[in-house]
Amino acid sequence: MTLTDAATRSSASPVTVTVTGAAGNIGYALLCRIASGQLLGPDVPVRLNLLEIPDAVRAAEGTAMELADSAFPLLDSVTVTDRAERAFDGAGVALLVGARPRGKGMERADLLEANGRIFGPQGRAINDHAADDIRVLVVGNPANTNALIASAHAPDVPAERFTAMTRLDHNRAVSQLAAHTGAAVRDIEGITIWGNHSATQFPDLTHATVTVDGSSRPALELVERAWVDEEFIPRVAKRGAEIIEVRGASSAASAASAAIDHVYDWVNGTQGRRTSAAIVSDGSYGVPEGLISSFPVVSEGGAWQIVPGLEPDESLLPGAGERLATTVAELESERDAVRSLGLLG
Ligand SMILES: NC(=O)c1ccc[n+]([C@@H]2O[C@H](COP(=O)([O-])OP(=O)(O)OC[C@H]3O[C@@H](n4cnc5c(N)ncnc54)[C@H](O)[C@@H]3O)[C@@H](O)[C@H]2O)c1
Ligand SMILES: O=C(O)C[C@H](O)C(=O)O
Repeated sequence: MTLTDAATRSSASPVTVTVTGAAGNIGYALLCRIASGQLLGPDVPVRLNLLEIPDAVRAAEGTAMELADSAFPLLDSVTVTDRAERAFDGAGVALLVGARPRGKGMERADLLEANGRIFGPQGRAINDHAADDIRVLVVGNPANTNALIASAHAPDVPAERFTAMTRLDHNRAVSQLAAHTGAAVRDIEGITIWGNHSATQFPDLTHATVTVDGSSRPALELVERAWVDEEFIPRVAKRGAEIIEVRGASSAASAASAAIDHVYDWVNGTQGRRTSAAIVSDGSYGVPEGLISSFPVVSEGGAWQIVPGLEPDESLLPGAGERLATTVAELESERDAVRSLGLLG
């Protein structure tokens, strides 16, 4: 049974969900939520496969014990392993979280090589062992380029099946706009995160709306230009670093929450509501074909679709086009760097 079939049936067959880096901070925040049905839906049983490096297998086994102790009705089995081919065997969803997180003062570029070497072999194992309708979400940084590397090593899996997480950036942007306008999160629509999950990303308000007293208003009519340029955009783009500074560790609960949002929406659809996800470019918006870049998307029939006609509006936000070009150029330079390291196969 395919995952999409499973998600639309009330007494579905179990879906295998693989989580890499399962003993890490995000893994710990993620696993109970998956097991409780929040990833795929309340009627879909799951089999969890947890992949860790040998040194962390025991810690992952401890989490598996906690999963057992939680007696989740939807959790059919938990397998802990350090072998990728076993972890991805029959997987319908893979959350590639395991990577080295950024420490204080580090930029994502510092991580390209170290983490790139993790994602090639995992892409190959997905190619050879996962279910035909595998859906992959890369969380481990640099997420977009790691997803590109994994996809390059999985020639039999359609490139559309490899995505990277910018949903956390999207959620941060929604939250910041809601707080500034005094609106509720549910009243915000139409924000787009463009480009890379990095400090160059462009959180774009030019097509965003806020519902005020029952009417939908353009967000840029409700906020000052200086707030957008000097607070909103840099705050969202650098929120990961701000969390590291304040928490002393990289975001974990919010990252897990965003991963749940991304996969849930991918499988179950967004019913026309726009969100942001890093998916393979078809050349839309001038983003070179094949790059894994964040776009405005909806999910329909189990597939992400790029929403057309939402070019960043220069007349509303001068410099918007340049911001998009800058983050796309960074993705191209990361792709070129990993290609020259031989990480694209
Ligand atoms: N895209 C996003 O929005 C976003 C948000 C937050 C964090 N992140 C990234 O997610 C990643 C994980 O963060 P964390 O806080 O959980 O880190 P962590 O250090 O707590 O956990 C990482 C885990 O990955 C494991 N690991 C390392 N190499 C592995 C491999 N080859 N196979 C399987 N497991 C492996 C480690 O043993 C560790 O348990 C980091 O790269 C972080 O920067 C991304
Ligand atoms: O910024 C980081 O390195 C961590 C993560 O990607 C985040 O956005 O919180």
